[in-house]
Amino acid sequence: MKLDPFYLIVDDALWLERLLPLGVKLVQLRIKDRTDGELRDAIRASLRLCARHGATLIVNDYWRLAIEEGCDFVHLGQGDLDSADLEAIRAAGVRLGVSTHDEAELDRALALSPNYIALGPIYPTVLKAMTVAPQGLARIGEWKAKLGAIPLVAIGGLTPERAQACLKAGADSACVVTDVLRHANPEARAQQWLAATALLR
Ligand SMILES: Cc1ncc(COP(=O)(O)OP(=O)(O)O)c(N)n1
Ligand SMILES: Cc1nc(C(=O)O)sc1CCOP(=O)(O)O
Ligand SMILES: [Mg+2]
Repeated sequence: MKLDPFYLIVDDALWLERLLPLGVKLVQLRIKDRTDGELRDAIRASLRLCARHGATLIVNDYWRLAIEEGCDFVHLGQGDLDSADLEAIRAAGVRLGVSTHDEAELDRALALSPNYIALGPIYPTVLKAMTVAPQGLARIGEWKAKLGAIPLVAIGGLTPERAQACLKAGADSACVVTDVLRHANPEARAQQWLAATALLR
């Protein structure tokens, strides 16, 4: 499976209305502070928009809702895996991306044969408090060597320039939140990301 080299995380389906028409093809819906009903609505709206624009939607954390709403890709972190029903996810034909931050987490992820493995944070991130130090670019090559055919996603503190460095170091896709969503002109910044990753698309 090939992942688009530009992987955008959004916290509201409204972002997808703005950014999918530009050509963004791989998005994660990562919402932390809504009711089940609001989450369901956001997933439904995101699914509609992704279908219209030929983009892949990955739902963060809420694997039950993702199955119920007919999504085909979820992202789970290590804590999420503790309570996830992986058999139900597989039985529903839902693809799985898994976060990793150290060797033990990587071993756990590899045992699940996921559809991608994320490594982070490559650089310091302002989005959330992390308990691990930034990995640095060199770690990407180490991870890639252990992943075999499983795609590697780099995440954490990325900009278009840093994304190019991550892709050159062996990542298959570069994932971002802040650099696009908090930019003064998110549309223009997303275009810069698309241009920076175009050669690998
Ligand atoms: C592509 C990607 N990589 C890592 C994460 C982080 O997942 P997790 O550790 O479960 O933390 P939260 O995002 O749920 O706060 C991710 N969402 N996406
Ligand atoms: C959500 C998330 N997970 C990470 C991990 O290392 O698992 S780093 C991260 C934040 C990524 O956001 P930004 O592009 O704003 O730094
Ligand atoms: Mg999570």
